Amino acid sequence: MILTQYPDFAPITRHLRAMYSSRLLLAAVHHLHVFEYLQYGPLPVAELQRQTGLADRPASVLFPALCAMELLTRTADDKLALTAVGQHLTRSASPTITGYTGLEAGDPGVLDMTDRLRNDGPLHSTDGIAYVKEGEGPSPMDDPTLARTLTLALAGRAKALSPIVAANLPRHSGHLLDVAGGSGYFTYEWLLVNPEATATLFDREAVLTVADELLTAFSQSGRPGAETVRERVTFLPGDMLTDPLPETDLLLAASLFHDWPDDTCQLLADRFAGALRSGGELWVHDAFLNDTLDGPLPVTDYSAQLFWVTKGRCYSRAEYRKWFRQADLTTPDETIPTQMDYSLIRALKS
Ligand SMILES: C[S@@+](CC[C@H](N)C(=O)[O-])C[C@H]1O[C@@H](n2cnc3c(N)ncnc32)[C@H](O)[C@@H]1O
Repeated sequence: MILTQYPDFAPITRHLRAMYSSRLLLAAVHHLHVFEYLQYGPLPVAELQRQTGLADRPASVLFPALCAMELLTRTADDKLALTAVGQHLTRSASPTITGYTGLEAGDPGVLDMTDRLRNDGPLHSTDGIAYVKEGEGPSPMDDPTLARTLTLALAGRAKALSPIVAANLPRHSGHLLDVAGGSGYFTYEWLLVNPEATATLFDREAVLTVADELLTAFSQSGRPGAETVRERVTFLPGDMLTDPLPETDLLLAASLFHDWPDDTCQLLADRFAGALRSGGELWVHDAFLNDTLDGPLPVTDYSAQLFWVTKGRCYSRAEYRKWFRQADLTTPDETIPTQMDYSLIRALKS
């Protein structure tokens, strides 16, 4: 398999996202009292949610993270329980470590995380949520300056990952629809290895302006075939939640579902299934939680980062398979790791 010229930047992304672990841990111990509620024995997730006052999304971010930290565990009958280490995060334990962790309990990031967990999102979001355009509300992705900043912020990641994704997507002479394609690198790299194929890059207009500039640089890179890519790309501005999507053989959803809540993910899966031709394939490039919702730690950290900045979180493959089955797609049990803790999964239209 063709690999990228770059090393795996996972050490960078893991340490970047690890900040959110600390915030989750201290919010859980000192503000939401998760460990105190569990000190008398295991509780079903729904009961722990009731006691802590957490809605589904924050609970699905916090509890898997505490499991990944090895402070909570899932029992055979699917309850949450303290581990031997976690027991020492209760005030009555001997020794208790809560005096020591308490030194950081007032950290502004911890207090903000506590508010966001309790509120299922930021207390105030008058400017909209990063990477998300929904309904008539404002979106940074429609503001030329913010859209440029956010798109360029993701462009380096896409530049590193896109050659690996392109090498693992099917070889095809048909059409690729890259929904919410951002910088466009995933499209451009795939077209480079599929010289007969065409593609549509679908995103907000202000994002596509930036993608167009990046395509100019890509086309002039001197890489063999790069000069043919522009004539094979269509830039299509729109709203993927409401606008018609063009028919396609392959559909790429890279770092897309994780920006949205569960019901919107089902809507997107249905819409993407509708855009696929018979025999078409939906490919998802994302970071996946364990189906047991107890890790892995780099993904629970990422899930917390996404919880902080978007309307979504990381999901397990089982959660994706549920949306895809509902959309009448078949879901091969296959995962292709790329880099930075991302992987590819796919769903097929018969
Ligand atoms: C996290 S970025 C992913 C970009 C790219 N796929 C990547 O992996 O680098 C999410 C993208 O979704 C786009 N987006 C958000 N809401 C959208 C909507 N309603 N319709 C179309 N695109 C949307 C944003 O503009 C942004 O470019």
